[in-house]
Amino acid sequence: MSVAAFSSICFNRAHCSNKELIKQHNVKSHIKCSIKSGITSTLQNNVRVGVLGASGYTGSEIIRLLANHPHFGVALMTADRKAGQAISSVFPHLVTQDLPDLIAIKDADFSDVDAVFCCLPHGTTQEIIKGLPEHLKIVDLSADFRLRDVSEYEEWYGQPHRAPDLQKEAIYGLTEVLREEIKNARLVANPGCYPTSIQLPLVPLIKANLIQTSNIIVDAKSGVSGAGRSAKENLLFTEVTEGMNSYGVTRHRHAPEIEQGLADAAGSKVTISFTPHLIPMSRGMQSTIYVEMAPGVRIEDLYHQLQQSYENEEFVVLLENGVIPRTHSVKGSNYCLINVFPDRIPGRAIIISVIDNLVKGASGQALQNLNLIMGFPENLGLHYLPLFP
Ligand SMILES: NC(=O)C1=CN([C@@H]2O[C@H](COP(=O)(O)OP(=O)(O)OC[C@H]3O[C@@H](n4cnc5c(N)ncnc54)[C@H](OP(=O)(O)O)[C@@H]3O)[C@@H](O)[C@H]2O)C=CC1
Ligand SMILES: CC(=O)N[C@@H](CCC(=O)OP(=O)(O)O)C(=O)O
Repeated sequence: MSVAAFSSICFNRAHCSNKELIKQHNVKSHIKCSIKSGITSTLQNNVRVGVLGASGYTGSEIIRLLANHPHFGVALMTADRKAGQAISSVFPHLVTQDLPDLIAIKDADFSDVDAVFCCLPHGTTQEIIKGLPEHLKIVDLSADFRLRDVSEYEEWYGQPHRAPDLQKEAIYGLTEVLREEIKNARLVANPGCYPTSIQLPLVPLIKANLIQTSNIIVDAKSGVSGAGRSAKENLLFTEVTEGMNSYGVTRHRHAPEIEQGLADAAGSKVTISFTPHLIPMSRGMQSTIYVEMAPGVRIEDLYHQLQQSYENEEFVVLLENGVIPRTHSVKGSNYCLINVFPDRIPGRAIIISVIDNLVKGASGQALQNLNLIMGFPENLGLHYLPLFP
């Protein structure tokens, strides 16, 4: 999307009620206005959604987004250690929502549920999804079904794949790239946050043969919510604040996921240098990507290609020439902002891509995907302006 279109869509969305959107798309639904009443009775909507792992960061983010969705209502929410609690005691920011209590997955009755967001740790997810009833549409936010090659999963995740048959039917959920396949999927493997921020700018450039695939270097940084809500020593305030650290150097498990997507775009194997960093902010992610342009290609060609590829996309925005994408400019929203700059070394370019790891990097993209699967416009429930600063 262009910058002008980005500003006008943000303005129009902010002034467009759910009712108007439904009129536009000619779909019936019961709606309560959460802004007027302060309470949303989500069960009156017509697609009944389960959130597995609702007591985690991505699960609660799904619930926040669904509060503005005209058709999806939360019918069921699960937790592990927090099963039995009210969601408002785990997440007081959700107190205004009329939601069911958290239950254990083993106690969940899915007979009246149409679709689930699976927001569970990788490694636990394959067994759980294997046990779900066949009628459910599933968007899995974990990494358990992202790698098509089961042996590659086993190598990078250090454990056997427990549902290789299901792996065959999983569709990778990078919405802007695989939209048509996602529409017909039963199980979508939602991409990781780093892979989303990296593939969105690189895939169109690789498909157009504008950059060399042998020399891609990615320096990426994530806010701490990327690591989930469970307590870990390296995530203590004292460990994270006033400093930053690289991790997973040369062996982060997102490398094969990114390489799988880039290889699909290139039609041949791609290997990248990828180093993630943990930085002291709660949400947000920046990927700074160093590439070598193909012979004869100029920086304007990269810019033009990205402009063309994303001019009709609502959530991927190429900034004006020279404007630097900032994580502040996407916080709380489903946008990915990108730009491309000439390096001082001739023939090289620097691409900067920012997302909110919990929205476009997880729950927002998951909602885009479930909208597609259920036949709705993919932007429903996603009209949040970035929370600046
Ligand atoms: N955070 C991010 O930015 C992103 C995360 N992801 C992926 O999404 C998934 C969820 O991440 P996130 O929300 O951050 O994680 P959290 O740690 O914040 O939440 C995990 C959730 O899963 C539940 N849970 C944990 N273990 C089990 C189990 N054995 N059986 C059933 N439920 C269990 C937890 O319940 P309880 O609270 O009761 O223990 C909690 O509800 C992960 O696979 C993650 O890698 C993907 C993209 C980005
Ligand atoms: C800061 C931090 O720890 N981030 C996580 C990535 C979050 C994510 O996308 O994880 P999944 O692939 O499991 O979905 C990590 O590096 O493992």
